[in-house]
Amino acid sequence: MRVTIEKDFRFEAAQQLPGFPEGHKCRRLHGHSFEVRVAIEGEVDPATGILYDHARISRAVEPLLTELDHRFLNEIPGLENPTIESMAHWFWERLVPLLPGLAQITICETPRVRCLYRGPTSSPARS
Ligand SMILES: Nc1nc2c(c(=O)[nH]1)N=C([C@H](O)[C@H](O)COP(=O)(O)OP(=O)(O)OP(=O)(O)O)CN2
Ligand SMILES: [Zn+2]
Repeated sequence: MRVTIEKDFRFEAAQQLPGFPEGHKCRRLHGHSFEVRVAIEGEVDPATGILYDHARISRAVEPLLTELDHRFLNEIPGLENPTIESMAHWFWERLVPLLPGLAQITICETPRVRCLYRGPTSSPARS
């Protein structure tokens, strides 16, 4: 049986978006409560009844959240222009070696806007 497991995480951080026009509100220093949703796709192991323990997702994601939480994102290598698009890519690059079956990263910066990213495929998920 093929399934998708999703797990959600949150962090708070400050940003400025240098790609926006001079005088635009997004160039000013401001912050968001970001939500990160990590999706894993794969086959359920009939012996265990799970794809793999979703605690593994937390173990992979939490060090990244520690790196970003209550930081100025523009100072983080790779996030000099911290749009939700570049943040989704940043998380994908770091998680794809750790999480077999990584299928999608979603970054929400407000309750009504999010970026969904599916990067180059990882190895298949195994429990
Ligand atoms: N494609 C993107 N567009 C925008 C991004 C982004 O990362 N990718 N980011 C921003 C800013 O971070 C901005 O701070 C977002 O907040 P805001 O514009 O207030 O968002 P709202 O959902 O409240 O939308 P409004 O239409 O401005 O009310 C902007 N754009
Ligand atoms: Zn913003």
